[in-house]
Amino acid sequence: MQQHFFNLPTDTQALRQQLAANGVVQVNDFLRAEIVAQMEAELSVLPWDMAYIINGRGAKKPISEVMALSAQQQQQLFASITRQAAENQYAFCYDSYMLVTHYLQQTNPSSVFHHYVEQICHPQTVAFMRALTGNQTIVKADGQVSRYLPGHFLRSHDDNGAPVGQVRAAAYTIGLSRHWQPDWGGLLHLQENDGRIRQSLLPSFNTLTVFSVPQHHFVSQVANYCPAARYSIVGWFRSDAQ
Ligand SMILES: O=C(O)CCC(=O)C(=O)O
Ligand SMILES: [Fe+2]
Repeated sequence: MQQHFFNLPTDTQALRQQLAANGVVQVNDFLRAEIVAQMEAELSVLPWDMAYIINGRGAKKPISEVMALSAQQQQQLFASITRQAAENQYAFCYDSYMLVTHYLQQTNPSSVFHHYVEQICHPQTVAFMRALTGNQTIVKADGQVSRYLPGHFLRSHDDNGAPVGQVRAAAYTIGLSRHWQPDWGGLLHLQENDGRIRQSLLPSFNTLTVFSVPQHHFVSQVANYCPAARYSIVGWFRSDAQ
């Protein structure tokens, strides 16, 4: 069966050259219109987890549990996350829906996000990833849906910290929020090794961004006046069978 989620560019040569030269490349209108519409309809009802670093370790808390905390308890939790973010180089706080985990658990087999996992790992999609990167070892991709609300952030890192056994060939994002404004924060900043910003990218709606890893980058904190949530799919093209 053909993959039916993505508008895969057939001419990948210029895109591959851009990725090789700049460490990043973008493809507009990546998801087919009816697929991205289904995703938009499901975003608000996903069983999100709040993902964050606390006491130097990654943690996840179902959003239902966060909501069950009192306003004061929620403030205390967020205050301790941001205090540690000030002290430590690496820190983050955003909401996450782990696509492969939910796929394997069959949480919602009729969800567009369930089918996404099969479609992003489809042989035709993998062939596109290989053509785009020139990396023939890629066998699949993983992913999570992320939601950045006002105050959420992802400090600088280089994507080198894959769990044991996972091999990340390139990082990718697909923006799922319409009409994002640059002064809302939530920009993806790609950095030089010395920390200077090389390029800043809007989380543009239905744009695939592929960037080489390891490469330093961060997502700037979403402004507290931002009227929208920053939704995207983020993950890696992978070269391991895990
Ligand atoms: O959301 C983004 O634009 C980038 C996310 C990212 O860098 C990550 O999840 O490692
Ligand atoms: Fe990253």
